[in-house]
Formats: sequence, structure tokens, C-alpha cells
Amino acid sequence: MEIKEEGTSEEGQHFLPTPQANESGDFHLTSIQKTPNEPQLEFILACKDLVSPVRDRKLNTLVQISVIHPSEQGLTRYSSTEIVEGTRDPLFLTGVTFPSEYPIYEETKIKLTVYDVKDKSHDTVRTSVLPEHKDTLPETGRSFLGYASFKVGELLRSKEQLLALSLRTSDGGKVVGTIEVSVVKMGEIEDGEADHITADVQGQKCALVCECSAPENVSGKDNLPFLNAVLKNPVCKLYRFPTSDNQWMRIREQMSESILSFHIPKELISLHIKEDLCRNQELKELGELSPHWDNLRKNVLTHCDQMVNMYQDILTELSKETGSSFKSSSSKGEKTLEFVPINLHLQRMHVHSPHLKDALYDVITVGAPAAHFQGFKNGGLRKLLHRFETERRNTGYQYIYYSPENTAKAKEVLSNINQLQPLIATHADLLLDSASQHSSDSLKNSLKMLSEKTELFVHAFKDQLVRSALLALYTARPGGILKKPPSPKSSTEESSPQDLPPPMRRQDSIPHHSDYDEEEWDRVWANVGKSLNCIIAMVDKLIESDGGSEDSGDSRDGEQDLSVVDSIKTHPREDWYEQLYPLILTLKDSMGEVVNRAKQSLTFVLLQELAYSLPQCLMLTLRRDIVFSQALAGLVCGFIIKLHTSLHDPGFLQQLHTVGLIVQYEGLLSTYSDEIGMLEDMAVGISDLKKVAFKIIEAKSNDVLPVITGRREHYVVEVKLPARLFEALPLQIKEGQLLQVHPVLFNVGINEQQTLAERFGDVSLQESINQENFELLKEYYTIFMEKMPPDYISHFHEQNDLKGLLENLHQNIQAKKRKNVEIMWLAATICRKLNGIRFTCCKSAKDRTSMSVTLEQCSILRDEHQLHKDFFIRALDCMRREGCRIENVLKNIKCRKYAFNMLQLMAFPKYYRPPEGTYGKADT
Ligand SMILES: O=P(O)(O)O[C@H]1[C@H](O)[C@@H](O)[C@H](O)[C@H](O)[C@@H]1OP(=O)(O)O
Repeated sequence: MEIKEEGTSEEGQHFLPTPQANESGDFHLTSIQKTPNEPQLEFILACKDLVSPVRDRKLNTLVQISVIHPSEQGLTRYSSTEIVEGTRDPLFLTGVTFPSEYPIYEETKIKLTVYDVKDKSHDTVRTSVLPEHKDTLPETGRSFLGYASFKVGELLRSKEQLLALSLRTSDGGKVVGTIEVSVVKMGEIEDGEADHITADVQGQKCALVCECSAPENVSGKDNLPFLNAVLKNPVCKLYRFPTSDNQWMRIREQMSESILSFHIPKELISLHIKEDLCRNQELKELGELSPHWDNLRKNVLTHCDQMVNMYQDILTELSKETGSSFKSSSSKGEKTLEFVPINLHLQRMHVHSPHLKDALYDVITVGAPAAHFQGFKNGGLRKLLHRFETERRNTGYQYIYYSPENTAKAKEVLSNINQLQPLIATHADLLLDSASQHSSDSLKNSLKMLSEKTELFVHAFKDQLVRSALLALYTARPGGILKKPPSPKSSTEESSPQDLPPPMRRQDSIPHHSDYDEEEWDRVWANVGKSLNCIIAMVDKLIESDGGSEDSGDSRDGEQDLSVVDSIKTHPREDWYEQLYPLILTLKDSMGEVVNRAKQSLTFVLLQELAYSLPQCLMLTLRRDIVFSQALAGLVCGFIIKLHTSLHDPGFLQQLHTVGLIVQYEGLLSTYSDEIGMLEDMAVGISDLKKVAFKIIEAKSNDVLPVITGRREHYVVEVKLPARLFEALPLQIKEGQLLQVHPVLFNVGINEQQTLAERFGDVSLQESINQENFELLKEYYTIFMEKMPPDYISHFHEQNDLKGLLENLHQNIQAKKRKNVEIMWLAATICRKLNGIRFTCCKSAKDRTSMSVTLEQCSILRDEHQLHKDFFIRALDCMRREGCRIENVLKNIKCRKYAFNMLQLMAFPKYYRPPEGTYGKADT
């Protein structure tokens, strides 16, 4: 018989195809009645009176669950229980659950095989696809005791949905005990006390696993279809643990991929292509330049065109990955997948504990955003960008130095111009429409819109940077006509002292031409304002002469040029259009003139940015784009999940639009060797997320995928909600207010590499990241306290000692203790209390991340849900051995082993070590 391992094949990842009719066409399968989006079948297992093959030997048993699909001959290994030690009557802690997508039918057969584990360190978890067991040939470390099988339909139709089956040897002869299979159903919660469980501290035996219902208020069932559109391939596990007062708590662990892993990078790359194509076009339209600048431009254009082609190729490759929702750790160095986050998952714990409200705890797990294909030989972004900028500032010829802030400003003004010019033109045309309809009200409204946009437009050019760029471009032309004395100040002269490093004041390279006519720009620019004033005055007069007495309500008071108003002569009512038309033309012309000049001069600033060390500059942009894309995919995923789970919480919604959300990243990278570079990439990628704002819009179709707009300096992610949910949002959010995020990163290296860094290397990178991010977290806390309403804050204070936690975190960061994992626990607790989005990352989000999230889950159970203290380690081991995270390892490397060796584990903080038998040499 052929055996497949669930999750090791493509079918395993996406579940098996729906069975089809056999050749004769009479194949009929009976579906299990199910609640949408809930698991179809869940059961628990216990054995009784097991017979040991060797007399007086204490049994350590586990049950392996396999599925025989009716349409297939083969057996698929599905899951396992944990090992229960030293008893002939084991009650297993880990249950069996078949998620809603799983192709299970009444005709599906389940096989239960019981093993006696002799050597836990040897293959207590399946490490690969093994041959079908024969009881005469025991697998290494464990021996076969007996098996039983049943059809799902038989279980469902049985009395009380409980089967007691005889366990037999493989020849079907001898009975070696009984196995009980008991269905557990959503919403039915088992009563009774848990005081009969033995709590032998060494073995920490615990009993039973049971169902866990997802009550309305926690799961937000009505949001599920939307959430399921972005979450894929869920893996579910169930447990039951005793509380300190000997009652039961139930835990459902769920891990899902997200199609955003691929969707966001594709959206982002398309935007980069658009932005770069537009910039390249603007460079081409810069006009005539003197030979030095012209050569430079040609060179820049050649490289930039190549870059766009490369982005296009990557996009084409990514678009081939249709339907993909997961990039495995082993693909992290693949060039075409570089923009895709590594091993991105939602890790969710749903807790149902006595006396307390149900609670959900979400962590997004993802590989640290880093440019693996480019490598880390020269470090990561934090170092590379700093070095590049310092060198650029100190190189004194060939190009003009603008600080990164000024370059960013130039891009911002350019983007504003590109948006505002067509908007103003549209509003101007609408004004003319209103004029031709001779409607006073509509005229007033159109004028209001036109005035607002034109004022924004004029304001956009107030910056000194535009003036200095105009002068710079002027002198780069093949021969300008020189008229007036120089401008008093250039933008960079106003910039901060760090822009002016010794020995050379770099802004000296900005031309100061003695004959440049600076006032010409002022005149051109002022003409836009004047044209608008003429239009306002004309509209007023037209309305007045038409018998309307009210003021048009615009902002011209005190500013209006009275001579212009007086000179306007109005004509009979039919002439409204004719009288406004020439004024609109003048506005458009003067605006065109301003746009033309400003665009060229600011594009010249961008040319300077690209001109220095061209290939290196573009490689850095690429690296930053890659890292940002990975970080953004995770963030959008986290934001959407947070939004959906908190939609019914008014406090959260208020926080969302008044303060924004804290997004806390826990990093487990070491500050040694390549991981230094990864951490340097990650720190920049996360900090760059400050450039992202969210906007919630109403979904108009079934396409619920988020849409990104903007450019490298500022992105808006539009998240869609169905009308029903959108309607219930606060007005500010519905009106499209931008919602901010506040990312913070705390890193604590925990492995043997970190030991080396602490003994022989340098941990300053980690220290400065933690210190800097602590300041950011404190700032967020201050805004939170200031902006949230007083009654919310007083209630919040009663429940949380945020101040104390922050102080504690600060002290721990200052203490500079080795592998101080307290920092991570405190930062995560603060984030949870502030309603934030939690992330945990290591290189691959596979091994160290799994240790950390399971520890976090059990610590929450202990601190918030009264997990019995004697069961803390047992719960931890259970989650690590048979929980979602070992499935994560399997789906990444097709092997159920955390990639740690003994030496590595000895270096780990105590609670980060997985149980015996779950780790070892693995081919990562
Ligand atoms: O998920 P990670 O912890 O980044 O996986 C590491 C693991 O910690 C380490 O022990 C092992 O030697 C490998 O380097 C793992 O990284 P891979 O990226 O190779 O999975």
C-alpha cells in the first residue's frame, strides 16, 4: 500500500482534490454536514488496557492518525498525538481536527495506529515519508502495538458519537487493548472538573483534548469570508490544559498562509515601474543641458532603463506564480522571489477558559525582511545607506549634493504637481460648466473646489528647494541669460549641520549665479495666485449682478487685489461663460508655466541623486525595495487581520483613526556574521513602513484584495470592507482619513552565534536598535495617552500598568544583560495591551520563531488564563511537538525537525529549547 505524508506533497499543501466518480460513474460520496468555515470533524482519543509486548514494561504511547481517501488506494498520514508516558490507559492531549476545506466524507476511512515509544530522541516525530509499518519490523525508536480503523460515517452515526474499537495486531488476530474515539462538537463544552488528572511534575501527564468553539464575538464569524479570501491553507490543532483551579481550558491553535505574500509584492513592483518610467521620461524632458550634464543624464538613463527592465522581468516571473501563497525558507535566496516575504503566516491562538471571556492572540510570523540573493558580505541597508550617504556628501565634483531629505522633498513636490495640475484643470472646466448653466450655487461650489486645489498648488512651491533647483538647472543649461543678483539662500544652506560635514561644505557645489533672475520665478509663480483672484472676483461680480447678495465664501478676504476687482466689468447674464473663459485660460497657462519650470528643476535634483556612483545607487534602491516589499506584505496581512478581528470594538476604531496602530516586531537574529546584515536590512525595512498609511474603502465587488497607490516616499494601502461592515465604521474612517502605523523593532539574539557575538564580537547594533525603538514606543504611548478620550484612558489605566511596563523595558534595555529575552516579553506585552499588531521574525521564521511563539502562547496561558503551573512545560512541549509550528517546519523543508543541534540548544535560553526528538540535523 502506498503511503503519503500529509503536507509533504503539493496535494498535501492545498489538500487533496475533490474525489471524482470512478470509471463506471457510480461513485457516490456523502459530505459531512458542516458549519461554514468551521472544522468538519474533530475527535479526541484515549486508550484502555494496552498490552505491553514485554512484561512489566511501562508503555509510552502515541497514536498515529492516517486517512484512506475513498477515491484512492493509498494511506495518507494525517497527524499524531503526543506521547503519554508510563501508563496503559493513556488519555491524549492532542486531538484530531479536519478543517473545513479538507476532503473528508462519511465514506472516508481513518486508521489509528498505536506505538510504544522506546527512545524519544529517536524519531518520536516522523521525519520523512516512511514506508508502511509492519509490526514485525519496528521503526527505529518505537514499536507497533496495535491498530484499529473506522469509517467517518460510522463514528458520526454511533451512539453519543463515540466508538470503542479493539486494537489488533497487524495480522488482525490478537486484541491488545481498546481505543476510544469521541467526537467533539463546536459549542458543546465539556463540564466537570479536571482534578482527576495526574500532574506528576517530571512527566507532567495531562489528559484529553477537546473541542473549542469560536464564539461570535471573538471569531467575528461574519467577517470570515472576507478574511478567508486572504488567508489560505489553515492548519488547526486542539488542546486542553488544566487551570490552576483544576478546570479545563481549551485552546485552538491555527496557522494560515496569506495570498498577500505574492499580491503585495506584485502591486508594489508595478508601482515602482510606473514611478521609474515617469521619472525617466521627466529626465528625457529636462531640455538642453551643457555637455557635462548631458553625458551624465545619458548615463543615468541607460542604467535606469535597465533597472525598469529588470523590475518588469521580476514582475513577469512573479505573475507566473498564480495562486501561490507561500514562499518557503529554502527559496529565500531565489532571485525571482526576492520581493516575496519568507514563510509568512498568521499564528493564532484561541483560548476558551473558565470564568473568562474567550480570547484570540495573533502573531504574524515571517522571515526577517532581507535581501538574501544580494547577500550580506558588505552588510545590510542600515550600514550600506549610511556609508553611501557619507561618501556622497564628501565627494566634491561632477554633481551637486542634495541631502536625502531634500531629494525626498523634490520627489514629494513633483508628485504633488502631477496630482494637482490635472485636478485643477478639471475643477476649472467644472466652473465653466456651471457658468454655462448659469447656476449661482453650482458656480460657488465649483469655485470653492478650484480655490482649494489652487491654493494647495501654490503652497507646494513655497519651498526654498525649488528656488535653489531652478538656479542649479539654469547654470547647467548651455548658456543662460544672466540678469539679476543671486538668491540669498539655497535650500541646503538651511539644512541641518549633519548635511555639512567637514572638511568641505558640500552645498558649495550648488551654483550661485550672479546674473540669475530669481524674481522671474516669483512673477511666474505669483501669476497663478493672481489668476485665481481674478476668477474669484469675477464670480462674485457675476453673482452680485445677477441679484445674489451673499459672498461666495472663499478665502480671498483681505488678500484680494482690489484693483483687479474694480477693473472687472460684468455683462448680461448670458455672458457668464464668455466672461470666465479667458480668465480660466490665463490660470491654466500660468499654471502650465509654473509646472514646466518646477518639474524640470526638481527632476534636475533627482538627476543629482542618481548621478553619484550610479550602479551602487541603483543596487541600493533595489535592495531597499526588496526589503520594503517583504516588510509591507507582512504589515498589510497583519493590518487586515487586526482590522477584521477588532471591527466590533469602538475603542479600537477610535484609536485607529486618532492615534494609529503600534506594530511591534520581535527579532531573534544574532549580531554575528551574515545575520548582522539581515538585521541591518530588517531595521531599515521596518522603519520604512512609517511611509505607509492605510485607508478603508467599501468593497464594490468580490475582489477584496488591497490596492496600493503612491510612490517610494509615501504609500497608501486601500483595504476593502463589505458595505455592511463599512457602514458601521466611524465617520472619519468612512470619509477616507489616512490611518497611520507606528512600527517598532526589538531584537534579542538567542542562538550560539549570539554567544559568539557577546564573547568576541559586537552587540552594539542590537543595543542601538533597541534603544532607538524604545524611544519610538514611548512617543507612541504619549500620543496614545494624549489623544484617546479621558474616560477611555482612565479605564485603560485601571486595567494596565503601561507606565510600569515601559519603565521595566527601559531598564532591561539599559541593563545590557546577555540574551535578555525579558525585553521581548515586555515589548510584546506592551504591544498587546496597546491593541497593536505583533510580529515575530528570525532568519526563516521556522525554528527560532517557532520556539518563541509557542513560548509566548504558553506564557499568555499562564499569565492571563491561569494555566496550571505544573503544566507549563507540558503544554509547551505539546505545542512544539505536534502543534502548528512543527507543521510549519514540515511545509518548509519537508522534514519534521527543528534545525537545531545539541550545541546550539545549549546556547539557547532555557525555555527556547524544543522537546527531545523534535530537533536534529535537517536539510534546510
Ligand atoms: O528559522 P531559523 O531559526 O532562522 O532557522 C535556522 C536555525 O535556527 C538554525 O539552527 C539552522 O542552522 C538554520 O540556519 C536555520 O535557518 P534556515 O534558513 O536554513 O532554515
